Amino acid sequence: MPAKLSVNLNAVAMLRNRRDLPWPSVTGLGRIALQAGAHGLTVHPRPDERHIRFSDLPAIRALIDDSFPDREFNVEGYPSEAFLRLVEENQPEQVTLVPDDPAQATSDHGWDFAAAAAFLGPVVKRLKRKGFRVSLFCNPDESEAGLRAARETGADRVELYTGPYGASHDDPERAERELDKLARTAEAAAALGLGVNAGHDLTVANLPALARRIPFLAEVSIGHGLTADALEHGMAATVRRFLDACAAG
Ligand SMILES: CC(=O)[C@@H](O)[C@H](O)COP(=O)(O)O
Ligand SMILES: NCC(=O)COP(=O)(O)O
Repeated sequence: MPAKLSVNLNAVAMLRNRRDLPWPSVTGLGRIALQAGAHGLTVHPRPDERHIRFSDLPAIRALIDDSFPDREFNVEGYPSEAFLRLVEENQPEQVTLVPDDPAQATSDHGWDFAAAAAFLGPVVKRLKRKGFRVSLFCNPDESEAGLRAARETGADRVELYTGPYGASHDDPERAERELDKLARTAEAAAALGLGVNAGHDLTVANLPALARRIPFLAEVSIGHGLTADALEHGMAATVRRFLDACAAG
């Protein structure tokens, strides 16, 4: 079963925010992505609303509910009280918790699951009580003990941070080493009963090898590389190319 593709709309929102105008439309591009076969849409509403605005979420929720009820909404973010209320208001199918500082340029590391256990446990319990699937952002070389701590929070999945793998696009030997780390962590997570997602700097070029190494990968969420390709090939054709790359595994 190929990994499901969730299209991250952050970069579309970043382009939209350049002017006080409603285009490019976040929901418009999201609709095209879903029509082309994407399994879901992902957003990461950061506290400064640099790209996705909190006001974007209801329209994305309505798009999926009204026109694509078999698809999913995945909302990523640091579990501040404001973030938790935002997801409780918008009811995504999946919530992906990341340890990001508000000032971070982008997500560049997973949780220290042992150190964050006392914090994450009640948060995951609150989200699970509300019926959300919970995924935790995870370093590519996470330890067995760290993955056990992640499982002990009650989370359903981990999302493997694939940034270092994506950064090795011009160094095949480093890419192989990064793939080895990701595969080991994925296998250990699956052995503990955790589902495995992945994301960050994935592309049509690097996705097939990841899908082959981790054939049980549940979902990839992709935004930056996919949006870059969509500028050249159009969103519909790009989504189809990424779906083919997921299936290459
Ligand atoms: C969690 C992750 O790796 C990405 O989804 C993240 O949302 C990217 O954030 P920016 O789009 O703000 O770089
Ligand atoms: N969780 C990863 C994601 O949603 C998108 O990351 P990127 O493709 O924009 O790097």
